[in-house]
Amino acid sequence: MIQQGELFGEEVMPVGVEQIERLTAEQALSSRDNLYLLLQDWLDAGWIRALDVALVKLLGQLDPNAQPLALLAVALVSHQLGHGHICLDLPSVLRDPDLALLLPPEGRAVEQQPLLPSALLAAVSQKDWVAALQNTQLLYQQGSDASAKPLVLLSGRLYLYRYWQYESTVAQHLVQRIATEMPLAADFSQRLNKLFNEPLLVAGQRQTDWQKVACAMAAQGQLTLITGGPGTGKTTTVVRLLALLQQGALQVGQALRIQLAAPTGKAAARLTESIGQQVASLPVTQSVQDAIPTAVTTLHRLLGSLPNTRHFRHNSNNPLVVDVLVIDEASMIDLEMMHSVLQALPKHARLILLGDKDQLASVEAGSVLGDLCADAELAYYTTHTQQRLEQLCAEKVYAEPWCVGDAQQHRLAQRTVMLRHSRRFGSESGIGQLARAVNQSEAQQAWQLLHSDVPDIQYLLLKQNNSAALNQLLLNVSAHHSGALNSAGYAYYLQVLQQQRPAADKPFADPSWQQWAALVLQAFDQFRLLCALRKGEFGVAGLNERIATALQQQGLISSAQGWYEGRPVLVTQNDYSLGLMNGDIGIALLLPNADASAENGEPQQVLRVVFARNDAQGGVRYILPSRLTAVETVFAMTVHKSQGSEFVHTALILPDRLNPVLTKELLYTGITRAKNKFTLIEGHSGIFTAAVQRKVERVSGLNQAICAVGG
Ligand SMILES: Nc1ncnc2c1ncn2[C@@H]1O[C@H](COP(=O)(O)OP(=O)(O)OP(=O)(O)O)[C@@H](O)[C@H]1O
Repeated sequence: MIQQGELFGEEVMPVGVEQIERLTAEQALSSRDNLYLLLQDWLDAGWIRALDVALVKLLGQLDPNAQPLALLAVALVSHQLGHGHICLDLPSVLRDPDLALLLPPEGRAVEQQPLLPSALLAAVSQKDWVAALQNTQLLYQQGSDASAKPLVLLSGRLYLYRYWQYESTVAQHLVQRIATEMPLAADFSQRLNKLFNEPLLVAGQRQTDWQKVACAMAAQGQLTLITGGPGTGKTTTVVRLLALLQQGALQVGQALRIQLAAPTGKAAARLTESIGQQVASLPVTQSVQDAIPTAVTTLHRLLGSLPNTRHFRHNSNNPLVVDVLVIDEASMIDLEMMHSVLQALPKHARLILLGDKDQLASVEAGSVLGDLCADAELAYYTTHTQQRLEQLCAEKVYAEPWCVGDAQQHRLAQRTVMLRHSRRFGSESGIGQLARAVNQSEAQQAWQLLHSDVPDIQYLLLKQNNSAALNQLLLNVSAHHSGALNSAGYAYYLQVLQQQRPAADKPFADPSWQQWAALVLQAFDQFRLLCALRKGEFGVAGLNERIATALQQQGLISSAQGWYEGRPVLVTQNDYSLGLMNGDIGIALLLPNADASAENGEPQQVLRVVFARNDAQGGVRYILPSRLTAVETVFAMTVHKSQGSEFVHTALILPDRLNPVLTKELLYTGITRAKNKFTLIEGHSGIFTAAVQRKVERVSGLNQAICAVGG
C-alpha cells in the first residue's frame, strides 16, 4: 500500500487536514500536498494514470513555486492525452469538467467516489487558471526558448510542449503542401475522361462522379484527402489516379516512385489484395500497369522504426525516396505519426490520404483525418476550386448539402473530396442503412432497422436465461454443414482446421500444410465478435474465456487455457525481430516436426503459430509460441483493434450499462467491419440508442493552427 506522499518522493503532511476522509475543493487546491493527496485518490480510483501523477511530480520539482492550480492543469493535460486529446481545453473543462474529462469513469458507486473535477473546479475561473499557469516557470512565453519549457498555452488550450510542436509543424507542412500546385500533362483531362468514361447514375439520376473529382484534385496538388465510407471506391480511385500520374510520367520517360502504406499490417495486407486485383483490370497499357506498385507496407516499416526510440530512420535529414505516397486507413494515424510522415516526406512528393473520417480515431492522441476532413460533408469549395475541378473533369461538381468556402478559412477543404456513393452497400443493404443511420445519429431509425426483418441484420438482447442463445450465436456449430456461412460463428474455422488437415504422413515441406494454414486463417475471418470494453463480463477478457470454454465443451479445442491447437492470438506490441506488428493475428496449429526422428524421440508434431505474410509475397509464416512475448487470445477483440479489418459476419456486443467509450463512432466502426451480416448483442435494452446519440469529442487545435499559418 502506497503511503501518502510516497508516490511523490517526499514527506507529505497536509496542512489543516487531519485524517481526511474526503478533501473539499478548497482544501485540495490550498496546498500542493493536498493536491497530491487528491491526485493519489484519483489514481487509486483508476481515474488517472500513474504516468499523469509522475509528470505532475516532475514538473512540481522543476518549479517548486508552481501553484496547485497550475499542477492540476498538468495532471489534466496528461490525462487528456491518455484519452486521445492533444491538449487540455480550459474553457470546455471549466464549462463541464466531468464531461470534458470523462471523470469519473461510469459504473462506480457514488459513495466510493473521490472529489469530482466539477466540485474541484466550481469556484475556479479561466482567468485564475491562466494566471496560475503564467506564474510558473513551466510555461513557454512568446519569444523565450520554447524547448526549455514543458508547457504551452495557446488560446485557452494547454499543451505539453512536444504535442504543441507536433501540431504546429504538421500545420506548417500541410499549408505548404496545400499551396503547391503540380503541373499537369496537357492531355490529362482527356485521359481522365477516358478512365471515367461512363457518367455516374445513381437510381437513374446523373450525379457528380466524386471519384473522378478526387483524381483531378490529387493530380494537380501535393496534398489530397479522400474520405468515404465502406465501398465508396477509395481504392479504385487511387488505382486510377496512379495510372493517370504514371501514364503522364512515362510519356516523358520519368517513372514516378510510388509508395503505398497503411498504419497496420492488417490494413496493409487488405489493400495489397484489393490493389492487386484492381491494377490488373485497369484499361491502360501493360507498361503503365507494371509501373504501379501493388505491395503495401506499414508506416512503421516505410519510415524505418528504430528499436527503443520514437524516432525513425527516415526523417527530414534522410527523407524517403518517393514521388507519390498513398496512405490508406488514414483515420488510424495519430498526430505523432503524421508528424513523422511529413518530416520524412520530400518536399516535391504528393501525399494522398485515404480513409473514413467517421470511423473511430487512432487510440493514440490526435484525430488527424477527422480534423482535416471537418468540412468534407458540405464541400466548402471556393468558386475557383469548383471551376477548376469542373474544367478538369468536364462535369458539374456539386452535391447536396453544399456550402461555398473561403480560400483562407477553408484551406483544407480545397484539398478534400468526399466519396458519397457506396457500391458495397446498395440502397437495400441493411448494414449500409444501419451504418448511415448511426453516423447521422438517427437513433430511432437505427433501432427500427435492428428490429426489422432485413436479412443481413440480426439483434439479440441478453436476458439471464438466454446464455444458450448467445453461445449458439458465437459458435454456430451447424453453419458449416448447412452452408449458412454468413451466420458463421467460431466453430467454423475449427471445423475447417479439422476437416481440411493434410494427411499426417506428409512432410513439413509439403505445400499442403501452407495451403491448409492459409485456409484456416481465412476461415477465421468468417466471424468476429467485437466488444466496446476490455474488462468484465462484456469485455474482451470475459468473452474470450466464455468462448474458449464453450468451444472446449463442444470438443472443438482441447483446452481453454495456455497454448492449444486453434488458439487465435493477437500481437499486442511491434516485434521487429520477428517481423510482427501490433494488431497482427495468428492461429496456433499442430504441424509436422521436421526435426523428429526415431532416434531423437522428438514429438512428431509441434505447435506453431501461423501468420499471414503482410507483404506482397502472400503466403504464411510460422513462429514458435515460445518466441511470442506479447500476444493475447483473440476470439473477441475491441472495436478499436478491429479497424482496418473486415469479417463476413461481425457481431458487436454492448455492455449492460452505459460507458464513456460507447459512442456513434464506435458503433459505426463496428457495423462497417461487417461484409455480409451484422449482429448486435445488447446486454441491456437502450444502450445502443443511447450510444448512437453520443459523439466522440476530440480536442485539438490542428485546424486553428492551419488557419493561423501565414494568416
Ligand atoms: N467507378 C467504379 N465503377 C465500377 N465499380 C466500381 C467503381 N468504383 C468502385 N467500384 C467497385 O466497388 C467496390 C468497392 O470499391 P473499392 O474497393 O474501391 O472501395 P473502398 O472505398 O476502397 O472500399 P473499402 O471500404 O473496402 O476500403 C469494388 O468492387 C469496386 O470494384
